[in-house]
Amino acid sequence: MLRGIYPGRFQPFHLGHLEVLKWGLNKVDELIVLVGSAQESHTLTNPFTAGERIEMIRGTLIENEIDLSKIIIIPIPDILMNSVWAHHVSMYVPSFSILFARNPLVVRIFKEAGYSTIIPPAFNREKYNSTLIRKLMITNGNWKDLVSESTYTFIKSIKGDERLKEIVGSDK
Ligand SMILES: Nc1ncnc2c1ncn2[C@@H]1O[C@H](COP(=O)(O)OP(=O)(O)OP(=O)(O)O)[C@@H](O)[C@H]1O
Ligand SMILES: NC(=O)c1ccc[n+]([C@@H]2O[C@H](COP(=O)(O)O)[C@@H](O)[C@H]2O)c1
Repeated sequence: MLRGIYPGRFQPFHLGHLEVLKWGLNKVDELIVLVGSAQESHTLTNPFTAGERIEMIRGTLIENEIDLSKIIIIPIPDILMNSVWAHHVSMYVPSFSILFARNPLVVRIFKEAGYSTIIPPAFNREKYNSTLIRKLMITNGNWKDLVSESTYTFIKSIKGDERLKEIVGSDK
């Protein structure tokens, strides 16, 4: 049984994340989705709580008929010591042997801890990136097509875009 791990902040979870997840799932039997910076919410770079991000991820997986029995979603707060982060993560999740990530710091930390690392391809990165989506939310731009339908409906239902606008003071 081969298990992989895919860390991210997923602020919010977008269609590029979905592509990485599907791509990774083709290479392993089970995939752990690590919802990082779990302690963060209500900020410009991290507007959504870990629980909200989990709802986005699960909704997107269900909408895309991805076998939920192969996905384990685990939120983990950050720690101050990068050098022991891989060990810290390993205490909170089932055992795994492969890391999927494009974030160079994440790749470096897991490589040094002895894990196999695979860098997934970039899926339309210019479009599918959370920074752009957060910017579009703030400026009343069109971000609907950059996330799954269920994620769009969910964010609207919790007024997540309005939260972000209020945080940056651009609601007036
Ligand atoms: N479109 C994409 N194609 C491939 N990998 C992606 C894509 N978007 C994000 N990733 C990767 O997924 C992981 C988690 O990404 P993250 O949650 O930081 O999304 P992001 O879009 O980079 O967000 P932000 O702009 O807020 O940093 C990282 O390894 C990142 O490089
Ligand atoms: N020391 C730590 O706790 C540590 C180190 C590296 C990455 N992380 C987390 O892993 C996640 C990586 O995701 P991103 O690629 O979205 O940045 C983030 O939540 C980041 O904070 C945590």
